[in-house]
Amino acid sequence: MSTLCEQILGAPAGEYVDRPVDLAFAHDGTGVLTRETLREMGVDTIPHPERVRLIFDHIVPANTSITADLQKELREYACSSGIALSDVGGGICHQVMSEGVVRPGQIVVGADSHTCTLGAFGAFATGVGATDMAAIWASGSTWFRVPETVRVTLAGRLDGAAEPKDVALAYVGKLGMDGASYRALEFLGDGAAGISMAGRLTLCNMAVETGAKTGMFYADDVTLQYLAGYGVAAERQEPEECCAAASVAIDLDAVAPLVAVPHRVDTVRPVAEVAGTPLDQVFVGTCTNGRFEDLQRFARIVRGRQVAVRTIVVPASRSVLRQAAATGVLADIVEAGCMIAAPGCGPCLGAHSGVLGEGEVCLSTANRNFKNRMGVGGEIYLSSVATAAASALTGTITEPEGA
Ligand SMILES: CC(C)[C@H](C(=O)O)[C@@H](O)C(=O)O
Ligand code: SF4
Repeated sequence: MSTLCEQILGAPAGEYVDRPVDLAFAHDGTGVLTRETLREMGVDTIPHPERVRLIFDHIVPANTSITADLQKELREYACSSGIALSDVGGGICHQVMSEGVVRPGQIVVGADSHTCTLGAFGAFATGVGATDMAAIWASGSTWFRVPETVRVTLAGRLDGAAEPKDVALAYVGKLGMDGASYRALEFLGDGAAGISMAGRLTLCNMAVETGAKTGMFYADDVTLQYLAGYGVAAERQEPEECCAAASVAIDLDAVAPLVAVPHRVDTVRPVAEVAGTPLDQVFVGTCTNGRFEDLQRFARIVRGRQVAVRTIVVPASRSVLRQAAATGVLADIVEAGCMIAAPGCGPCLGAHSGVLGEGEVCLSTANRNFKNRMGVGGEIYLSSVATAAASALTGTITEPEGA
């Protein structure tokens, strides 16, 4: 009787295992350090370049000549060592890996903390440091301590104005920022089947905000159908009766639109409580909520109207941008007065494309609102896409329709 991560890692919780990894990726930020460490280690050849990916997403296109030089060097390295590169404009690493690359049952490591996103496929996916990544690229494997599991049981259906993002904020609020440290969150229950792949990615994305190693869904018909769209065949996974270390129950029918208020992800309040807070910027995008489904939802709300505040929309990948362009979603967003930036992390990390000034307030669909993250002295509220759209139209934090 095992949890999903015990099944994938092949050992009970608490044990240390050494395992080959199926996929190991880094981005333009961490990749620089990984490359530097390999040089220091004297490693010239990567034994399994087909399992390795470099994805440029954090500062794209480059904002300074220093960044440009670092990206140039990393680009040359990818080319000479046979590593597949998703270059500037391809999209955020987690999104790119979710577009038909990751499969159920795999072991996936990324030199980025939100690699937990990819557990949505029933993979064991977790973030590692850039120097650990160098050792993984050099050896093809790594060690793990098999995590204990927290089962998050979802019941009922999301309706009204609440979205998977509100569910994510709800469980982060319940567990707290270190409530699941070194554990795996497993999302299951009757309510899980009703959540789309995009919603599952959003839910798993925020697992690390509770300290968890990963968030996971069991591969089911929703997963199989999504992967079939990329020509990938996969098998279902079934939850076993097991004794999880802890459990949390969420009734999806009862979830209301929520926001995380500055400067902690776990200080979660109903939108109604902070409604009216004046905004300087709205940001829609990131590995949490920059998928096509998100842009579509945003467009549906702002279509034919004008935003009342600076609003930046960043598609999570080129494929998302392409879909948005082909369906008229992009035109609706532009017509409503929003700005579009290149697929990637955008201003999430405060490096470019919408850095906040002192005292400026941003409502963002991202996953972190730490002090100074998007600019020194800036304040970040985190919300769903529907809340961001309703708020963009008024210029103040506003409950989405149907709340
Ligand atoms: C820059 C990178 C190492 C970082 C992470 O690992 O999470 C970033 O993506 C973030 O969201 O803060
Ligand atoms: S979108 Fe934001 S949270 Fe996601 S990987 Fe990029 S910087 Fe990190």
